[in-house]
Amino acid sequence: MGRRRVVLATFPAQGHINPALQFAKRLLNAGTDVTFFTSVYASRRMAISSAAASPPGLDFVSFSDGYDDGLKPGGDSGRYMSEMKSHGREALRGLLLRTDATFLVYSHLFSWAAEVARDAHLPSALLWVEPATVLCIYHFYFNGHAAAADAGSDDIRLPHLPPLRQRDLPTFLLPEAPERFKSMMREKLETLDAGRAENEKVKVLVNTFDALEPDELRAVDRYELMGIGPLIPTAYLDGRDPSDISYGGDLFRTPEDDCGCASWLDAQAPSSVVYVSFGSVLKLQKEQMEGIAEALLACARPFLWVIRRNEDEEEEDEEELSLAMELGKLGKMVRWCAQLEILGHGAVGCFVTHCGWNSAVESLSLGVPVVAVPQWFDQGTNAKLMEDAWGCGVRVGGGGGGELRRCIEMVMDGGEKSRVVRENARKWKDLAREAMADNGSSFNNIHAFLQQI
Ligand SMILES: O=c1ccn([C@@H]2O[C@H](COP(=O)(O)OP(=O)(O)O[C@H]3O[C@H](CO)[C@@H](O)[C@H](O)[C@H]3O)[C@@H](O)[C@H]2O)c(=O)[nH]1
Repeated sequence: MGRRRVVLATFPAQGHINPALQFAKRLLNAGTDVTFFTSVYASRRMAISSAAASPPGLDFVSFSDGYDDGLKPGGDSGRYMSEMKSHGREALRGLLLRTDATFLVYSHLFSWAAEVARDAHLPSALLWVEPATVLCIYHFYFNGHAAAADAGSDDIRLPHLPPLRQRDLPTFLLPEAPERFKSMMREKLETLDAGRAENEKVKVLVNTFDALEPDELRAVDRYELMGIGPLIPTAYLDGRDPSDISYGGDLFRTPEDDCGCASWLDAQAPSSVVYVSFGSVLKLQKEQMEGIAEALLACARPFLWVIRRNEDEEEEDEEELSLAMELGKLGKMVRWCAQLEILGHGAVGCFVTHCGWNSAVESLSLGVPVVAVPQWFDQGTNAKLMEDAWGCGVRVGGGGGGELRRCIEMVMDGGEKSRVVRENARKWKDLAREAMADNGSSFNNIHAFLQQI
């Protein structure tokens, strides 16, 4: 029998590419070939950041979605998604015809890929790159439980989930969200459900682990949710492969881009640095930036702040911050960094984060407590989980720089709350490692998945 080949169709955003690449490595290690399928834009960017040749068994196939230089800020995202779908479908159809693929795994904004696989009689599974809880919320919302959320209630009861407030919901489900976002998610869930054979559950691979979301992973009867995370490089887990220190597909970093973060951190005291980053997508408003600057200065602790900017944008941001000089004396501001290396450095004491799911998973896996400043998408739900369910952080309740400062101090000041969140962060770090270790829950789930395919 020939080797298995999994096609991994991945939406071209950092938050999807990172876990997909890590999953690809797991498949390769288990003797499965992988074809990584994404847009030309993402492939080119990934090739810039990673000079290393692909490991044997892994190849990359890209398709032009009409946005080979990426979607520009302020661009029409609706059109972008529909172009992606029409070009992507054709390209994937062609790929499946000419390869020996035996299975398709797709990330959730590529749900059209499941239809292409179905037409080609190829089995498929969704790789869900957000917590199981978020998938459960969408499922129950679209299956008879929308009333409380739609009414703007702050006491939303969904099966198997803790009571939720509006701010804990994915923003696509908020009453004020544009209808097209809701429709998009509804359509994605319908596509997923349409793949279900009679008496069979739909397989969903989730970047989480059993101990983290034990009830949520079993909450939806029609889905078989398999916790296969944390999908982060193994050097940060069991350390068995010390060379596996990055995902290998950075969209925003070039090899020349050594921001000097590691040596700067080396010079700081243990657990003293406040690391601030809002992921790969968000661009904060000027007012929010000023609030962060004010909080960091008031805390008077060393900080490392990632202020994202696309290459074609004007120099602005921190140059424009009214307190730029004072900030420069206290901390370091960079455009992009190797986040895992930062979170794994002993000098980092807390992570001020938007709670994108990868950032959340990385902080849990590396035992770094968080100050959660969610903005949109799934981030409010993730922040709720981090604060209430896992106790490894505090959530900023609005209120600008003063409130942010208060929350950073709560995590950093060594007081009672600070001790508790640190202890919980350490506990989740251990459990994350256990999940991925030999015979851990995620290790076993990945192997069970491979048996099934
Ligand atoms: O300077 C940086 C900043 C980020 N990262 C990495 O970039 C990824 C960012 O992912 P994530 O934390 O999930 O944030 P976003 O890029 O904002 O992710 C989008 O996609 C995620 C998955 O769907 C959602 O959970 C988020 O809400 C959504 O904003 C992480 O792996 C980080 O390690 C770096 O390596 N260097």
